[in-house]
Amino acid sequence: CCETYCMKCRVIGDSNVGKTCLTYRFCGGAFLKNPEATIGVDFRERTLQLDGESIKLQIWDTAGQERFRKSMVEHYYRSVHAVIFVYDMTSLSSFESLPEWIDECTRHSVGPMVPRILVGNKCDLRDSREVPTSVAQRLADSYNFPLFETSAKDPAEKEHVDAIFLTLAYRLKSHKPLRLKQPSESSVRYLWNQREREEAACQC
Ligand SMILES: Nc1nc2c(ncn2[C@@H]2O[C@H](COP(=O)(O)OP(=O)(O)OP(=O)(O)O)[C@@H](O)[C@H]2O)c(=O)[nH]1
Repeated sequence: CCETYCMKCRVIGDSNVGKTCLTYRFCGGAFLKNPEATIGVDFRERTLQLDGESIKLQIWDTAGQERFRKSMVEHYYRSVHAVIFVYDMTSLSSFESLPEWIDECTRHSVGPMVPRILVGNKCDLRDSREVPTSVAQRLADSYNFPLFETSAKDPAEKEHVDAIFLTLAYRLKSHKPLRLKQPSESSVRYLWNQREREEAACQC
């Protein structure tokens, strides 16, 4: 049958922006009213079928709190295939932190070929919005990242939440190094790092 690719996506952003809730939603869960703060890293996964190929997205939800961030930073970025930067659109400070998160990602050798997406969460709290779409779009454009605004809470937004991860999966899939012509030994192929992906590209 088709080959299964396993891709690691990191979800990054300030504490309380809704990283855990978004991840949980995408992986089939209901909205979490009182999730515990993530300690270090937590992961969930969901397998998508795209054009006859099986893509297992392993979503690594990383703690936003500073005290966990310092000790875990090396692990956060190791072998990452895609990054989702999340801010809370009702919190200007979470939006203003984004350049720092993005710089940190770059400092840890996450190369330009790794797809990134910007997500404004909590759009259900319309009256409390502090980050206008136009401002977020300007930042997204300056980095050349797609921007999504959504809500992990509003059930009507579930499709938008899915769309974030689907966009990443398509970007990863269409990424040349992932189009392996050689069948891999195992039915699940982990493409762990940039070097491995570059080597894989050479086989194409
Ligand atoms: N109204 C609303 N609340 C949300 C939404 N997403 C998350 N929340 C709430 O925001 C709070 C923080 O959510 P988490 O998902 O734990 O945030 P986090 O970014 O994972 O936080 P850390 O684990 O500390 O990094 C919780 O009380 C959630 O119920 C949303 O879309 N709308």
